[in-house]
Amino acid sequence: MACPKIKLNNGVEIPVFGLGTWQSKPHEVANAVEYALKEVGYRHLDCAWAYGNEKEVGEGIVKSGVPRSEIFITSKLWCTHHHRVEAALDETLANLGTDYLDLYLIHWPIHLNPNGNDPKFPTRPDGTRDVLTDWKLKDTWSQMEAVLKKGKVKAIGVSNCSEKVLEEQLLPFAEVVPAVDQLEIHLYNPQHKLVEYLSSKGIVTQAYSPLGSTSSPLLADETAAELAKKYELQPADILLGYLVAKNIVTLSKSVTPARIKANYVGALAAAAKLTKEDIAKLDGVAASGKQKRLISPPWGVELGFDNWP
Ligand SMILES: NC(=O)C1=CN([C@@H]2O[C@H](COP(=O)(O)OP(=O)(O)OC[C@H]3O[C@@H](n4cnc5c(N)ncnc54)[C@H](OP(=O)(O)O)[C@@H]3O)[C@@H](O)[C@H]2O)C=CC1
Ligand SMILES: O=C[C@H](O)[C@@H](O)[C@@H](O)[C@H](O)C(=O)O
Repeated sequence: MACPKIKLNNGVEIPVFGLGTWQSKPHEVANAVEYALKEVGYRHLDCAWAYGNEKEVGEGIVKSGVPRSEIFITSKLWCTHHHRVEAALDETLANLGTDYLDLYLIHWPIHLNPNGNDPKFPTRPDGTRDVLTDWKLKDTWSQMEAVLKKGKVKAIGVSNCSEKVLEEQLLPFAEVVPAVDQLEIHLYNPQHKLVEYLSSKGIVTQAYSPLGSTSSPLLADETAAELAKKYELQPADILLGYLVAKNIVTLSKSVTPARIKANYVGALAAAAKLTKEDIAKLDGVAASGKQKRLISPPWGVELGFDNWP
């Protein structure tokens, strides 16, 4: 089954459902990617330098036999690389075995010390993250615009950016409006106001951790179970299809072949079946006392999100 696509603000089309690769172990991810592309029909992979498995994602792409031109590949600039976007991108391209990305994102609007005590998560002597507090996000963004102009990526965007960060640190200085903002969005953290704001700016919302991330806790939700029963689907299908039906680009991770297939087929089936009333019901679940953010790393800086612990 072909996956529906959404048009980004520069005309590039992105498949609405993609395979996540965070915490996919290198020895598992090549098979997962091969299976997803070759046996199921996925055409969208969400990657990042920080995941430490881009080389193996690239191997999976090659093994699948699916032409590069048919696959939408996203990667992300890690926090210790904000001062050298093109070099970091080149490393990612070499790892993935491709000469362009479809989408490149700033992973977090935070610059960590590139000369600190760790290449990925440098910390200060007191254990807090070694954030370069005087770095300007606009200086990262202008480098993102430069690699876009060079043709090394087809679209650029951000991740984990609140309205406050976009309004104060990026949009006033941007020549190119970000194509997407990739955020923690799911049944228990729907961020309705932020999604509406992004839509008003022509920025597509991408949802990460749609099942609740590690050990998929949202699968136990009662409303998802009830709707799954009604439509003879699985709770995972409802959690994923709910987002797809709202035209939110949904990124779901699995390294288990049966789940990789079930999630793709189920998400698209549920998106087609859920009614306006079902969506309204799902939209209200978090506000009924279940609001919960599951990904909130201890940056030690104010990111401007509601419900950040
Ligand atoms: N920009 C950012 O900061 C972030 C981006 N992301 C992106 O979003 C992607 C998805 O989010 P992620 O946090 O991985 O979490 P998900 O919500 O996709 O959940 C992944 C977990 O659910 C399990 N799972 C998947 N399908 C099923 C199923 N049908 N039944 C039961 N369990 C299932 C997986 O196990 P198993 O693999 O063992 O099958 C894994 O443990 C990431 O992989 C990454 O690409 C994620 C977090 C932050
Ligand atoms: O994409 C995945 C996430 O952003 C992840 O890379 C971070 O949440 C990281 O674990 C952290 O502690 O900062």
